[in-house]
Amino acid sequence: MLKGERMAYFPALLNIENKKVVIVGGGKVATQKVRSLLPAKAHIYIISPKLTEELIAYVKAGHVKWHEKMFEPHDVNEAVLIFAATDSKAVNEAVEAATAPWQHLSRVDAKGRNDFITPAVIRRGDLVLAISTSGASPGYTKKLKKELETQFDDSYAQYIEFLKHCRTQIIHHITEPTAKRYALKETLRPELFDWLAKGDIARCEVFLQNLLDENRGHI
Ligand SMILES: C[C@@]1(CC(=O)O)C2=NC(=C\c3[nH]c(c(CCC(=O)O)c3CC(=O)O)Cc3[nH]c(c(CC(=O)O)c3CCC(=O)O)/C=C3\N/C(=C\2)[C@@H](CCC(=O)O)[C@]3(C)CC(=O)O)/[C@H]1CCC(=O)O
Ligand SMILES: NC(=O)c1ccc[n+]([C@@H]2O[C@H](COP(=O)([O-])OP(=O)(O)OC[C@H]3O[C@@H](n4cnc5c(N)ncnc54)[C@H](O)[C@@H]3O)[C@@H](O)[C@H]2O)c1
Repeated sequence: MLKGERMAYFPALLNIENKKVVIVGGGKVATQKVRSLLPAKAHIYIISPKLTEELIAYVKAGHVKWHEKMFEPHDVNEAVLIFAATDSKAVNEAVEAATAPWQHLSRVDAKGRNDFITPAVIRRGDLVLAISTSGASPGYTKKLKKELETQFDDSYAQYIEFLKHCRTQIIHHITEPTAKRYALKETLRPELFDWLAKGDIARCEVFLQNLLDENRGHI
């Protein structure tokens, strides 16, 4: 990429369950990467002579595998994602040289080849907010995450769970496309969020049942 040219990264949510992910380095930044990788249930391998206390705890709990050694090119074999997360430019370059074209590499020093970067992530059940400045200002990314964390509190997990329940019911009971689209849109009325936040699940269920009954003619 030319200097000053903007990289337009493609945002995606990856299913990496049971796939091999290699992190070279076991410091502060590697720890941050592992923290965001853990919910995705990948097979995580860390290559590093040293680990942070938090990473040692993950190894002991069986969440990640640790190869206590310096990086060697074969360490990245078969990995779908590779993080070059050491404090040495030379080692990060060696990781890049060992990476095949089909593998996805992230260099945390933002030098050389960067197939992907890590956004800041907020999870509230099935709701995932990923924040990035495309590498322009990681500090602002973190600041914005803090702001959004207060706006999107834990009540959103239950809300999204209820919307999922509504959608499943509507898709199951209403087949006519226009009626189905109308019913799905109705579930997004702000009252439902407020009722759930107050713990009035019964009222939400009545709303959903009425919606399904209203559209019985279209089944
Ligand atoms: C979001 C987050 C996720 C995570 O780390 O997993 C993340 N950086 C975070 C924080 C953070 N990082 C840095 C600071 C200090 C302030 C500053 O330098 O501005 C702070 C703030 C702090 O820690 O307070 C320093 C820094 N970061 C990078 C470089 C290299 C360079 O740009 O040259 C340097 C300079 C190192 C040096 O000085 O040597 C590079 C990257 N950091 C990215 C992600 C990617 C782009 C993200 C985006 O699109 O915005 C990218 C490109 C590559 C990547 O790592 O994927 C995480 C917040 C996590 C959370 O809160 O959840
Ligand atoms: N992406 C980000 O958010 C971000 C933030 C700050 C810094 N950085 C960049 O990330 C780099 C790492 O930062 P850090 O705070 O994690 O550093 P750190 O010093 O805490 O960790 C470096 C790790 O690399 C390991 N290491 C060194 N040589 C190795 C080798 N040959 N093989 C395997 N492991 C080896 C060390 O054992 C250590 O665990 C920084 O130098 C900077 O370029 C990125």
